Amino acid sequence: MSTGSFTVSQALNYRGGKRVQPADGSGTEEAYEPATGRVIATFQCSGEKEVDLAVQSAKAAFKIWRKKSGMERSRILLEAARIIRERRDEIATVETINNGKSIFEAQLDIDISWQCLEYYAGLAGSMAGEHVQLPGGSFGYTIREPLGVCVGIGAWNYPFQIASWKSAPALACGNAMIFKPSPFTPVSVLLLAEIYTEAGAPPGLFNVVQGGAATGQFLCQHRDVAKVSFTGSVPTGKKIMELSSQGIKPVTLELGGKSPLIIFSDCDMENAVKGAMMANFLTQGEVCCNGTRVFVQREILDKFTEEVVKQTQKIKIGDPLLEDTRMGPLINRPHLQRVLGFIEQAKKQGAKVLCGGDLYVPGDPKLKDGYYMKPCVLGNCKDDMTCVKEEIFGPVMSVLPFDTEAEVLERANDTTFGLAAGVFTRDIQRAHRVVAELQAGVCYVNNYNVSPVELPFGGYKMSGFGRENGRVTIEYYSQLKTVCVEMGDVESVF
Ligand SMILES: NC(=O)c1ccc[n+]([C@@H]2O[C@H](COP(=O)([O-])OP(=O)(O)OC[C@H]3O[C@@H](n4cnc5c(N)ncnc54)[C@H](O)[C@@H]3O)[C@@H](O)[C@H]2O)c1
Ligand SMILES: NCCCC=O
Repeated sequence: MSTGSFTVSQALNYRGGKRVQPADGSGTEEAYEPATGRVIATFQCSGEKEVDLAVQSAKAAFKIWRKKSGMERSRILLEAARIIRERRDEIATVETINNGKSIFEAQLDIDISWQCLEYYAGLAGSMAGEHVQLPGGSFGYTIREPLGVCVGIGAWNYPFQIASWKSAPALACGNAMIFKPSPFTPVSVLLLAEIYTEAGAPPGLFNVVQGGAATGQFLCQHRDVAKVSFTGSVPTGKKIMELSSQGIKPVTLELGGKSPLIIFSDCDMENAVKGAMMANFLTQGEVCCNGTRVFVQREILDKFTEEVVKQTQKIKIGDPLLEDTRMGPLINRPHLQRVLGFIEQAKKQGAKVLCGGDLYVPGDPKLKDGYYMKPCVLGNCKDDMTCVKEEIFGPVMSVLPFDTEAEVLERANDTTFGLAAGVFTRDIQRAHRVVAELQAGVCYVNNYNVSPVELPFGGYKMSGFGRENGRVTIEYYSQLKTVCVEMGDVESVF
């Protein structure tokens, strides 16, 4: 498939094991191919009735699924993982067309997705409670039980991967799920839904409803929804938490960030530069955990900056479906304008554009209406500049000099966010000392933005709470039942 040729004619909701048109709607939305600016899909946002039908469908599947043993669930998840792996290139192509990220990256995202399903398939068979001996031969035990119908609400930067990170642990624990993708990226999650069905999941176990805020609200407010797992911005996260609190529903919030990356003068310079590139320019910089505040120890500031600028200028921008492209278009025109606006503001506040930061027009005429920009490195940055304080969610790196460890830690933590952080140093003691002080849910030592599914991912402070991936996520998709068994007579106090 080539850029400029893909359109979606099939229904984009998924309910009861098949694609369906929504039963009601609250307006229509268009989804774009960011590489060309073409509309690739028009769809109705699901209304209250459609949301309710999806919940009923999930409830019916939950009744079957919760009775299955962990090993039975595991087999279905493993089969789904196998199919994703087999269809990796096709899924990655759809992801690239709808999101704009390079095909090279999209393929890695799909790999992380099937690995996530495999990981939770591996845990499904060994989920268990504990047995506790009590006096007189009495005993207690705990049972780890599913929550019921869980809702996943996703952002647009990792559409297939976010749906996998939420659904794999949810289904492994015995829940059913309704997923609402971002209206900007409604397409690829349907492939996941079809794959779960093909792998043997009961119809209704994984459903998709399309829409924006209104549809999301219907989901959060539905009385039969037991949990909401949300990935998106802080302002929306607050609303989700508020809505969910009305029904005392547990929430997982995976929110934004403005993460620090600290580069000490004793680092391996080549790796530190690569790390800074990884921390800023994956998916056009539209990554929640990006290390966009790059603190560089003053002794190596010039050398580091020179090298990072050189490498940034070499990034191949263009048609994201070409194998050698490393940066595609941003998600849409308003977002592109917003990112460019941050750069204009940074200049006004005294930052210096060391490279990029302006529109990019690829030579290929079919890409002329796409949303491309040149990745940007900003020098002369100060901690109080907007570009250093706010999440830009675009390819913009701010470089900030520092002198001492104590000083940089103070500055790195001086933010309301706390998603990720990184440190580059050859001094192992310092690495661990710094990590111990960083207020962030995910810390990288001598690397950045790798996502092994075995490791928990999630934020501190306003970047959210709850975790995705890793063993601990089982806790967020299950509840513990305590059973107390009396082996003697009742000793009544009355
Ligand atoms: N921490 C993480 O794991 C992670 C991962 C990816 C993205 N993000 C964050 O996501 C943001 C970018 O994504 P976005 O622009 O799609 O975020 P967003 O908050 O605008 O939207 C996220 C999702 O919430 C839905 N939504 C919007 N208003 C809602 C409401 N009132 N009730 C229910 N649902 C509602 C949207 O339709 C979308 O599906 C960035 O801040 C980024 O850092 C975080
Ligand atoms: N690779 C996972 C990144 C999630 C945040 O946007």
